[in-house]
Amino acid sequence: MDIAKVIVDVQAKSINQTFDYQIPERFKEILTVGMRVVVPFGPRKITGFVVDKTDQSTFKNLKEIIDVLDITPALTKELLELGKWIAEDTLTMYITAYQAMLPQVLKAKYNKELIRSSEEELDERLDYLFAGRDVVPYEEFENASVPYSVLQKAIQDGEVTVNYLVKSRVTKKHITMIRPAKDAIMLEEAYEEIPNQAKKQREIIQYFIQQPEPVEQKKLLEILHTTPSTVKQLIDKSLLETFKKEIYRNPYNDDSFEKTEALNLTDQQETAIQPINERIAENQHDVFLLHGVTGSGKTEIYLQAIQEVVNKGKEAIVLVPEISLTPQMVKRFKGRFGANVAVMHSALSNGEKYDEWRKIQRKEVQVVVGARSAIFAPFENLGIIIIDEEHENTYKQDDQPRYHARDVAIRRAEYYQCPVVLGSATPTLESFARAKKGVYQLLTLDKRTNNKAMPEVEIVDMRKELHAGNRTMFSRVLKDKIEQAIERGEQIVLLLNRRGYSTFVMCRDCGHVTECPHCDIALTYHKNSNQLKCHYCSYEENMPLLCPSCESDLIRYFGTGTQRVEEALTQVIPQATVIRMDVDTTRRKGSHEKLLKQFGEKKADILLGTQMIAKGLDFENVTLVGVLTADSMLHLPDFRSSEKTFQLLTQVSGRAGRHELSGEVIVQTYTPDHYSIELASQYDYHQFFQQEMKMRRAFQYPPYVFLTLITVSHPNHVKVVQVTQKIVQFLLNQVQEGTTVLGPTPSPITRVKDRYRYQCMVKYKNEEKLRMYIKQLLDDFSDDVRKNNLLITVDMEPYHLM
Ligand SMILES: Nc1ncnc2c1ncn2[C@@H]1O[C@H](COP(=O)(O)OP(=O)(O)OP(=O)(O)O)[C@@H](O)[C@H]1O
Ligand SMILES: [Zn+2]
Ligand SMILES: [Zn+2]
Repeated sequence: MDIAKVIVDVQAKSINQTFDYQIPERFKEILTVGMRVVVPFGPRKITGFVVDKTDQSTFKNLKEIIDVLDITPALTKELLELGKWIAEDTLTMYITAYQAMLPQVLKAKYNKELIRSSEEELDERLDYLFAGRDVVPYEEFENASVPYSVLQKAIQDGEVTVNYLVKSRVTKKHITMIRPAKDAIMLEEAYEEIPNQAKKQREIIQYFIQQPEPVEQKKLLEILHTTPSTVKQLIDKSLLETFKKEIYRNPYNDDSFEKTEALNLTDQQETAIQPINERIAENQHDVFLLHGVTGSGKTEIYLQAIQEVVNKGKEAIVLVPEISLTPQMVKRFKGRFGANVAVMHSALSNGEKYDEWRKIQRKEVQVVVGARSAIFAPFENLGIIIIDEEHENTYKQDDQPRYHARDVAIRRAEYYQCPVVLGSATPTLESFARAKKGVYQLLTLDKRTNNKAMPEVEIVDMRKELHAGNRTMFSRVLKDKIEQAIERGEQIVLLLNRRGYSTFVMCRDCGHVTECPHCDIALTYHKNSNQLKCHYCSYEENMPLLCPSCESDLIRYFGTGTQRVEEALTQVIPQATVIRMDVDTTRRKGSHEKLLKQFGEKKADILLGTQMIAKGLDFENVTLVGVLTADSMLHLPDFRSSEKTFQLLTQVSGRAGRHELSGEVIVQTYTPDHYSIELASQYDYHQFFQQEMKMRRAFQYPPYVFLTLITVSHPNHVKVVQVTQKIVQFLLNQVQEGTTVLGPTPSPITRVKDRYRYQCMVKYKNEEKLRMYIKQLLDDFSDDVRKNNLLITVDMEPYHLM
């Protein structure tokens, strides 16, 4: 096996081609599938993944692999297979899929160093290399003639670790530990021999006679008020020894979580968990849809099912939406499983993410809780995969590879023969329809664990408010209720459903709206900097003093940003204290947690925020939830807009009255008769499902059909239309009867960053060869793409139609 098949990091003509490379002698023993390598490619050196080894190649004069980047393979065999499947399923390059599966630190070529991590005797060649040092740059190893297999063995035996240097910041942290080099009796003897005036030395020895456990040097110095040189003297006398211990940057202090025990399940929970536990016991794959109203105890079911898995020595992945990775959620998992949990989300630094990933790779934890990409956790003995809030859009990756975490979860669970649990109070239509057909097993929790009724929802027609002369954004009833709640010392959550809304600038004289010069979209006003910004291309300009069109000075900003609401709120209810949570106030690391903590400590009456406050929050003292504009999402050009509105309203209503105090919800809207708003206010998921399915059938949308969206973009308008037209024509000639090919249609935002965008939409029930046709298209246009700045993106299951 002297030849490696490598997927390289380059836009090849065929998107999934491997290249053959000769394995040089020094790597022969150690190189395995799943490792990253550096290879020559034309004049360049690039990275790639070894996906196979072979004896023969159809090519002659193969070039040699230059370097091996991993000593332990970055991807397991299972993940290599999975990545291949994702690439083929989403029509992406293999390399893109593989890179998406790894932490950021491993995606680039970083400088490395070798760290001597034990005092054990090293292989003499390595010992020579270290030459008494604790750390050596990796290049020194590369330039020395030490065989790779020797290093690999030292790493496997824990004698040496490899450290990646990220921008001069060490990715792994090491501390110096001290421990006795002799047993207690020998130490006592030595103690007698140390002269009395060497008081500190005697104290240190005494310390280790009493407790022989290793201790961090820093701590030892603190406890005994002594110096490193004193410790060194004892090391020189071979009474103590020192070693390096790797510590993980643990963003969560595991000791600070109060240990929780499994609760006695309610009858409903018991019924729901039983089939899951059966599958766990029998090592059988199945997909469960856990449909449970808010506060019905879904999380407790996850925890107890995971406990079963952990007891069997297996591993669990829990996916939660990024924004519900709140301290509250983390606390529940850490509280039950302590240090056995890795947590992965975007707020961690690259180094921290890498540490969490390595805990998984080294099998030091059995549970990972994380956002979408945690689905790629390199476990090799999975026992369950849980996806909480399965309806959330964040499970679909917006960028290449455009995978859906649910599909990946099911694929992995099939491989490991373990159950998948999809949980939600408002499952997607797709999942619920599958459950009804028996493809998924439906589990239902329709009561809250404390048997409290769901909070009353009152719908307020904002048109009537206007007619009654109320021009503020708060209806009279909402204002009254807020004041009453504050008076009772209770708290309020106010949701500004902001998607689709923004604070745009308009001239009151001529109606001119300031747009981005590069994108077909109004600029958004940012009060702090008094600037206008484009959210698509980051273009910014100062807020004009005069209208650029008619020079009137009546140019003002409109719309309802959270800032505006906050200002208006303090005018209408001056006594209210408000915590505002939106992208602006939560940008800094940790600020999200901080704001929630403050609210939890009752430092404010009102928590005002965007979608990010709708889920996961569980505050005892919240008795009133207000939704300021329930319908702002309804009018987006998206067939899921009703479903999203229903989900959001249900989630946010679930935040009120979860504990002793009962709660109520006020929903303000301009379309009070819309079924998604009406049915959400009655918590009638089933009715909503029926109604929405009818619409989907009438207009031929998922789950009745599958969608594929092809978007073409180019700076030249005519070119985009032409290419899209060709694509539509080509597909029309291929597809079966019953399949619809729509387009060319301008994308909802037709120009972004000076590029025009058109799309072609395919609706189909059964079109086995569609991927093949599209691959053919991509191949046909590949020259145009490489040379002429043309961009074609394909989404096999689009969630964002913009
Ligand atoms: N068997 C039980 N006995 C007593 N309390 C329980 C039980 N199960 C869950 N609870 C409590 O009920 C509350 C709601 O449960 P949990 O948060 O798990 O529900 P959920 O369905 O995940 O809610 P949501 O979807 O709204 O986040 C929590 O405070 C939880 O501790
Ligand atoms: Zn004007
Ligand atoms: Zn722009």
